Amino acid sequence: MTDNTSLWPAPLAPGAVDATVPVPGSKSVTNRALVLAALAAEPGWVRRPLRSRDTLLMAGGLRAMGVGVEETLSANSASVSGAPGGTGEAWRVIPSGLRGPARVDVGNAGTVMRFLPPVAALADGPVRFDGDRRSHERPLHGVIDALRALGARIDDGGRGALPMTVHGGGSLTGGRVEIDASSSSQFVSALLLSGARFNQGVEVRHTGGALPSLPHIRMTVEMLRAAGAQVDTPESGGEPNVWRVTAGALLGRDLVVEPDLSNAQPFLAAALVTGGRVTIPDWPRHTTQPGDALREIFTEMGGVCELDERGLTLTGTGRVRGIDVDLSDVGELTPGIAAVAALADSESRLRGVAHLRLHETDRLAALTKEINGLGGDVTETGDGLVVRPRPLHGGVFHTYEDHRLATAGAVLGLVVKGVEVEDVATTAKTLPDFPEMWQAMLDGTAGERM
Ligand SMILES: O=C(O)C1=C[C@@H](OP(=O)(O)O)[C@@H](O)[C@H](O)C1
Ligand SMILES: C=C(OP(=O)(O)O)C(=O)O
Repeated sequence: MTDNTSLWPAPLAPGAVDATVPVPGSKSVTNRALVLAALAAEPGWVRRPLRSRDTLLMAGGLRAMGVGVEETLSANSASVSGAPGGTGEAWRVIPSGLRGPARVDVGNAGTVMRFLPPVAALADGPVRFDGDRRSHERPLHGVIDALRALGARIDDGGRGALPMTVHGGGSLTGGRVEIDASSSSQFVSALLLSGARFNQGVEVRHTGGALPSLPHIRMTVEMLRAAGAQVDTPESGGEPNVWRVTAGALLGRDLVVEPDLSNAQPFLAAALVTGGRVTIPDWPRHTTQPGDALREIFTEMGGVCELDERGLTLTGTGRVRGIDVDLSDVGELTPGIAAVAALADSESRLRGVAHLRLHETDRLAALTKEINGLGGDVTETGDGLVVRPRPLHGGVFHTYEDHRLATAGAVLGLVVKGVEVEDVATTAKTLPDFPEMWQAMLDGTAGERM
């Protein structure tokens, strides 16, 4: 049993931080790479993967269905500047006939609970899915209803949620399907990722309210194309809200995972709120990761960003400004932006993120309660937050098993004395070494961990 009531005294920054912080690989890229490699017609490599709870659960789920995922140290990836938890590592993925019976623990990983049921529909037996208590509450109906419409048999006890059993029949008819993905872009990504392996491929049409996290759907499309799939998208001249993947074999790839730019956020925020300087090495020039939007967002909030051969450097100017911004494309950045906004010199309005109520926790309620618990003035709106900066004081920052709540609490603790972050270990979902990396940043030794 993990102790999730333990308190971590968030270190106060002794002054302006000045550090180079290598961050481990992207969760979203690693988990897509694993799924695509497992469905490929030949073995592949995932180099410099993120090794965290969410990615180990993905690897475990695939292994349970018969896929080989071997962890090795590889000469190639060792030459890429490394990061804690990832230096020189590579995963060799060896596809096989997918089999059931199997059991998949999804933890509280959206990517695992949404991306693996379509894979399970291709297995030759029943695959049982279950996870943390919160996983039972997170929306899954888009995947369940779509898979049924495409020919799968699923026993979910009528709940439209976990736990459930996908009775894989060895293949899936596939074809056209309509879904409402307004509660999670991962529904669309899930169907596209496995779509090339359905007999008729797949055509996914989103109907319903605004679709969040579009960059994550672009990430899915780019990675599918890089694996040899033919994908038609709204951007490539297709209809709005319609994606099509043609049936066909996927190539085994040799892929190096980019640093996780959303996990770079708290470190960049540290430079912003302390008037310091932080460099994140290996920041990609081209990326579909939503974290790339931080260059613009944190510039508007008062930082200066420079992308060059060293990576991305954010320099704080000593001034932190409020922001009025639609975060629907980059929802996972909201907790970190809310923390910075609470320390700004003017009000912020964060919009377009109603779906965050169904993330790891209800992030809008949690951020409101916890920032206000430190003396802040945050109010929830229908689709976001209004953050009015107030002088903050110390106290316990509860995290609700949400990694991004924990890192948001750490950012506040840099400049507010006496902040104690509950269950900082919950950061292991995507960044297992967070407390050590944070301390190394403050000690100015982060770059030495490479
Ligand atoms: O596809 C992905 O890798 C993700 C998509 C987004 O999910 P939602 O569209 O559910 O917000 C994002 O918030 C999540 O952290 C990762
Ligand atoms: C929403 C997130 O994760 P998940 O992949 O579990 O949806 C997140 O990492 O912010």
